[in-house]
Amino acid sequence: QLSPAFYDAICPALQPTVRRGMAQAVQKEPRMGASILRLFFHDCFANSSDGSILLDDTPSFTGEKSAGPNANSVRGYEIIDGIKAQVDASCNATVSCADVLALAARDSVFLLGGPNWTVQLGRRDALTASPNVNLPSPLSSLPALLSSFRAKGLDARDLTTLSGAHTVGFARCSSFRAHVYNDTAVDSTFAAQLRAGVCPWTGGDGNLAPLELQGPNKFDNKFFRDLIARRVLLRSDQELFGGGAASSSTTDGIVRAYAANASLFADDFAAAMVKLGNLALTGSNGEIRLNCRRAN
Ligand code: HEM
Repeated sequence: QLSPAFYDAICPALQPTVRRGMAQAVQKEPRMGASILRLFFHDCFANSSDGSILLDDTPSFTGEKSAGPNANSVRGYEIIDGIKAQVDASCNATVSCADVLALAARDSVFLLGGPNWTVQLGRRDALTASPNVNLPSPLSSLPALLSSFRAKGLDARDLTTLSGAHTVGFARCSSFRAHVYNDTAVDSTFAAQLRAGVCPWTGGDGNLAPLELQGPNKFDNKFFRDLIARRVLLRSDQELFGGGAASSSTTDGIVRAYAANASLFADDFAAAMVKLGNLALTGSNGEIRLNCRRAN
């Protein structure tokens, strides 16, 4: 059973230590807040919020780090290693890597100007990486996104809310080329600028553009205004708004509500993050990993 008080007696230094570590990381490089938030999401979707994404590949097992959506894209592993080492220095390996990551993701959002929330704790670390990362692709249709989230107990509102994480961070040209070259549901000036700039038809796969135009280091509700204006990078994001019958019945109204009301989005985002992180290993399942990169 997860509880916010899980470490109160055994590791009172935990939460200040994680917050300090993330504050240093974000000060050094603001994008790291976005990267850690994404790392947490990817951890949760591969089985559960169990630190499985943090495991390095072994000669006999290719883990999540090398999987399509993660390789050369997910970042921040060394930040979690560093914070876990600091936590262990005061608490003697009583805290799971999964909990360190859940707290670091919450702190990332808060440090970038988003909501704060109480994190449920007591997760255990997976013994092995998941063979399937279970992540939707940026080319997914709305029905595909809905079914991928439904498989994790998350509904259309959770999908829309959590996609608001794309108010921070960056994407590579290879992730949004198809959208800005081939799709019609995209503002033509916006798409033309990207085609002429960071995202040529050939080459430049790794060139970065901000997921939210006005401030990729500020956690706010502007992403939803970009969606209404059709000025977002990912086809999967645009699927949440203006997609005809499919989106108007499920997600269009939620997008409009968040675009109009920043605190509604902030409150819902906090609640959806708790829901996402409640998929976890508990009790005597798994272990408390000493090194987040390998099972004990
Ligand atoms: C709904 C399905 C989702 C899809 C298809 C998706 C896809 C992507 C893609 C393709 C990128 C760019 C990666 C790259 O080009 O290297 C990205 C970045 C990002 N995603 Fe998502 N994502 C989804 C949901 C989420 C959720 C639920 C969260 C967190 C709650 C999240 C947080 C982020 C963040 C913060 C970044 C920027 C990371 C950075 O700059 O390092 N995404 N996502």
